[in-house]
Amino acid sequence: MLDVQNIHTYYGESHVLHGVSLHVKKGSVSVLLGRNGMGKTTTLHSIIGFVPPKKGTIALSGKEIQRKPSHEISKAGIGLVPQGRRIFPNLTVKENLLTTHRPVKGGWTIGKVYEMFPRLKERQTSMGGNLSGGEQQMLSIGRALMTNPEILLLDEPSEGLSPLMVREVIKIIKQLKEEGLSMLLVEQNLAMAADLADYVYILNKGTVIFEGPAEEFDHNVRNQFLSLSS
Ligand SMILES: Nc1ncnc2c1ncn2[C@@H]1O[C@H](COP(=O)(O)OP(=O)(O)OP(=O)(O)O)[C@@H](O)[C@H]1O
Repeated sequence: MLDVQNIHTYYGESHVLHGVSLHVKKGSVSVLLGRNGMGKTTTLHSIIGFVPPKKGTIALSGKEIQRKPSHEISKAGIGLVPQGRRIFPNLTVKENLLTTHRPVKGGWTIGKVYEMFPRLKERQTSMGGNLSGGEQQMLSIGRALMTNPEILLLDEPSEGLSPLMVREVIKIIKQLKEEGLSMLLVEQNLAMAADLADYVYILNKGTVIFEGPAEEFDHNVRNQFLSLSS
């Protein structure tokens, strides 16, 4: 489904990703773990075309996309739930959802998003900026679903949420997986990663230092991750 091969990404002269390779199988959840500043967001931004890699390839269902502008990458079927949610604070919930809608036959509609997030329906006329952190996260996921993606990239969806809301987000991700959506999840929350992952990557200083199926995500790997300096 998504195949990232040996990408090198820079900010100006600063070389941030040093040959990252990762893969997301159709209908599965791959998790990218790593401490702050290790290149997780940069990996997602390379995939979505915000900071295209200088070297390497990114293929979606066999078609290379690394030279395309981000609006075309989005159209090709990659959705992003950005870090910090980034909803429009001065638009209502409904307006926020409609701004990203890309209709697809049998796909996500505002009605289907409201079915998944009844709370958003209740708050559809509220301004985005007046929502709680958890509601904003629901809205951010809802906005990405409205683009009708084949694969969803989620950048630390648990960040800043209460344990109760983190459980809610986990439930939603599981539901989306049941619907067949493929996901690449960036997380620092180990428990959440262990709960959701089919396959795990650990990124350290722009390099993948571990990869393996979730079953291999045992104590040794946890300890290795926790012992990494930030
Ligand atoms: N716009 C930018 N310009 C220059 N350097 C940047 C920019 N964004 C990130 N960096 C640098 O790139 C490196 C990787 O950052 P990135 O945000 O990808 O890490 P991360 O693993 O997602 O961490 P976090 O969880 O803190 O977001 C860091 O050293 C960071 O300072």
